[in-house]
Amino acid sequence: MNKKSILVALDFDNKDAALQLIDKLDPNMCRLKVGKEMFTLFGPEFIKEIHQRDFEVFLDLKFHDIPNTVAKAVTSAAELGVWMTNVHASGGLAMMQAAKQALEAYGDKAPILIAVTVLTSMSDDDLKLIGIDVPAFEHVQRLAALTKEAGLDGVVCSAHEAKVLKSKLGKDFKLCTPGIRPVGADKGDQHRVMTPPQAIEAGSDYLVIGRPITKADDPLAALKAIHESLS
Ligand SMILES: O=C(O)c1cc(=O)[nH]c(=O)n1[C@@H]1O[C@H](COP(=O)(O)O)[C@@H](O)[C@H]1O
Repeated sequence: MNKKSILVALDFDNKDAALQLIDKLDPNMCRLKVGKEMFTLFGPEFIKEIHQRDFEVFLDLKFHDIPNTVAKAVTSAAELGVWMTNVHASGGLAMMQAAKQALEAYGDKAPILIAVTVLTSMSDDDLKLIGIDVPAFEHVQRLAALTKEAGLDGVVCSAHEAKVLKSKLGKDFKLCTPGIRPVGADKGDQHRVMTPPQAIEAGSDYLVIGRPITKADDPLAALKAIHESLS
């Protein structure tokens, strides 16, 4: 497994605290995920500061809007030079196709484009409450197949779905899995979790890991321990 397949989720409300953490990490051992909280607070400037430190960025803004708006949003992400970005698969086929098409102009400089299937914080009961009467496991497969049909590079899913998605959608279809918890780590608000070795064994390509690294007393040691558990 490529060491940079670990994507450290930066969920901070304070830029200095985030930069202090980043300066403890190694760009050869991980990539960084910037989500809605930090991007809303600190904007594109923050992405540039991360790039100056040689880290690649997964811009996790989970776009979900009409096709034209999402196409413009992923274009803006490409202009920022991020390594990967994402949309919600439930935004539909036309929306995902528009996003993919908008990135064609960037050739091999285009960010990897993936789609969120069912959030790892959602249980089957949560899905029922929004009118989806099939289990998460089934709904994820439906949305992942739609994502592939739209020509995207992969999906965000829980590692519990990785095995079936790899076998149905092929090895080149990337699986990015949050909800990763090393043995003994607190689950927090995540429902569908797996350990790093279990997730890789199941077929995950990228592991999104936040609090088990960012809240550790020694984040680099926590990152290294995860790498060791995978070697
Ligand atoms: O797209 C994501 O990254 C994502 C999708 C999902 O289904 N579940 C999920 O937890 N995430 C993100 O993954 C990160 C997980 O962080 P921790 O729970 O602290 O490891 C957070 O930044 C979430 O926003």
